[in-house]
Amino acid sequence: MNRNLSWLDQIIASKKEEIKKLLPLHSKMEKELSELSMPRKAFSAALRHKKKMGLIAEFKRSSPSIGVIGSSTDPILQVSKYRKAGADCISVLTEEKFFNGSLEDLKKIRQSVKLPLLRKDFIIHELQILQSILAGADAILLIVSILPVKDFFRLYSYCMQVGIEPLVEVHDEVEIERALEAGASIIGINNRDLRTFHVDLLVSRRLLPLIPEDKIVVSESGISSSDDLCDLRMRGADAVLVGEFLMRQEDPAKAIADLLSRSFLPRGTRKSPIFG
Ligand SMILES: O=C(O)c1ccccc1NCC(=O)[C@H](O)[C@H](O)COP(=O)(O)O
Repeated sequence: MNRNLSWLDQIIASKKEEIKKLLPLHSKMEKELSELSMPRKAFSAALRHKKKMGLIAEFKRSSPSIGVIGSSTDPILQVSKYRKAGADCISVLTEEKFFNGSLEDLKKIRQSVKLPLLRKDFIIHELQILQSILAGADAILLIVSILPVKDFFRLYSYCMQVGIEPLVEVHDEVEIERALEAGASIIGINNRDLRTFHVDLLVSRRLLPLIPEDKIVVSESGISSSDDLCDLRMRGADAVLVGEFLMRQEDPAKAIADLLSRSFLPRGTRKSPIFG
């Protein structure tokens, strides 16, 4: 790890190298896209107007904050357990350098499950969005904090143009304003500070009241109990995204059943949550 660059700077640098390798394939990828049926709306449809808290279950092999996670290295087996236990969508961390992920994991999972798939990676260019669609993703992550403003708006528009749903990830008030200005309909509040790795569910508690009720809101990171899930539901979250807690379980199906044991709750209002 280069001590002179933050790990995020190193990730962005490695993404730029990946993009250079994709450039010669641009027209071939555009042709393949033109042959696909569109549009995709499965991701938001799986999370909107639910009578229960939505669950996005993540396949994550490793992470910069804790290293290798969990016992399962078989993506198909792990995701099959997620599906059977009631997950609404699957998130696949495909970043290779720091998460030991791969696009191959996404392709394998696409072939094995019908649930909507979110590609979790550090997207900074249109070619990565094209690549995500061709690998079978229904949604991709646009992380506001790593994108220059003009790049964020350009990539958001490109997602609308090519028909893939962006989960716009925020971590503070300014980033929420930018997401709303772009017209984001699905907003992910990451409870994890991507620079310090510090995780605090109070981030969702602080930011939920700032997001209009018609937006789908996903609370991401640090969720590990039905208490967490209930509190977020009463504060107006539509869904949670859970990775490490599920990847660590010998029995992820039981862990999901426990997480969802009290999920049939009406979604609370964001500006004035009412606690029973
Ligand atoms: O997972 C990490 O340690 C991490 C560190 C720095 C940037 C991103 C990171 N993870 C990506 C995610 O946001 C999480 O994988 C996802 O929200 C699930 O979080 P968790 O349930 O805490 O694994």
